[in-house]
Amino acid sequence: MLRIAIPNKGTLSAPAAQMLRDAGYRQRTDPKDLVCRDEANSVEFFYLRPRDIATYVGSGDLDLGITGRDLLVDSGVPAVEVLDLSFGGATFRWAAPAGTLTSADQIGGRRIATAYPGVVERYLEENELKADVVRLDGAVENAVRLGVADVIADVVETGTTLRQAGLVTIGEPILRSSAILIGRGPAPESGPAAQLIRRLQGVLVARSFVMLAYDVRADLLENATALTPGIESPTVSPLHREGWVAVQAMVRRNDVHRIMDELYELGARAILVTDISNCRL
Ligand SMILES: Nc1ncnc2c1ncn2[C@@H]1O[C@H](COP(=O)(O)OP(=O)(O)OP(=O)(O)O)[C@@H](O)[C@H]1O
Ligand SMILES: O=P(O)(O)OC[C@H]1O[C@H](OP(=O)(O)OP(=O)(O)O)[C@H](O)[C@@H]1O
Ligand SMILES: [Mg+2]
Repeated sequence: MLRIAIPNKGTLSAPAAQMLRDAGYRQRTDPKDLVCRDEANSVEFFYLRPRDIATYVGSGDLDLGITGRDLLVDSGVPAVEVLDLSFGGATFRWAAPAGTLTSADQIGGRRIATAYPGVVERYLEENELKADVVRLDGAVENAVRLGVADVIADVVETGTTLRQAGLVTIGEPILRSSAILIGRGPAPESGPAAQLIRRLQGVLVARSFVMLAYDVRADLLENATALTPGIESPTVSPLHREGWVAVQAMVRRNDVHRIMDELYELGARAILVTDISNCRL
């Protein structure tokens, strides 16, 4: 049985379970359950603190896990990123009270509050800086006004928490994080782990592409398919109406409105968009 670690709580927990459900795996129904066996797919899911997941995967006690890139880096465990799951996106950044620090080189010699000391220490080492790292569990934005630190390093998603604490970001993000699938080594080519990865890739494609279908005059086909080249190549079928063809191609969800406008301008008609619920490319 394949053994997989999933966040039991926090920002990544619900979207990770949803992604696995979308990929056809059974998930716990009670949020207090710590284990869920999916006999049909020979997979057992273990619900763990996201911060602990790299430890279990790095030691080889679990085969794969879903966690955040920032948490993997922070752990210092030699597990590797197998697949970017494209949810739970956030940046990890320096922040300080407005008007105090203007660039990240000024971090040296300061007191830095963070719940991610591993990420901060790696940055300090790589940039040959020395500073005092104050390790906190959360609500790090309070550390400066309460006097325990001069600067913080924390997860920033919308920036609301920083603004409310009177802090501004300093310099470029230390890292860009998202939910990732981790393993002990590179992805296997076959077996249940390879199948899980392929299924998750299918969900990712289904989320980022839609199927576009339209009718167009045959003499405009080259121009139209230049807008919708598809993945391999678009499907072109004859229409009963002489001189017209029907085209079908996958397009990126983010581009679909622009492409539909351009196709319409070109003379395409009956332009239809359909969601893809899953796929194997
Ligand atoms: N708005 C956010 N707040 C916190 N973490 C976020 C956010 N958006 C994405 N993440 C990611 O979620 C992971 C942290 O999850 P974790 O469960 O440890 O903290 P949490 O969601 O803040 O929950 P809690 O604070 O209750 O422990 C990190 O990988 C982080 O980058
Ligand atoms: O940029 P934002 O959208 O405001 O989100 C980022 C904030 O959210 C998280 O805090 P959380 O509420 O999880 O509390 P915690 O600090 O106790 O973990 C994170 O640690 C930041 O403080
Ligand atoms: Mg938190």
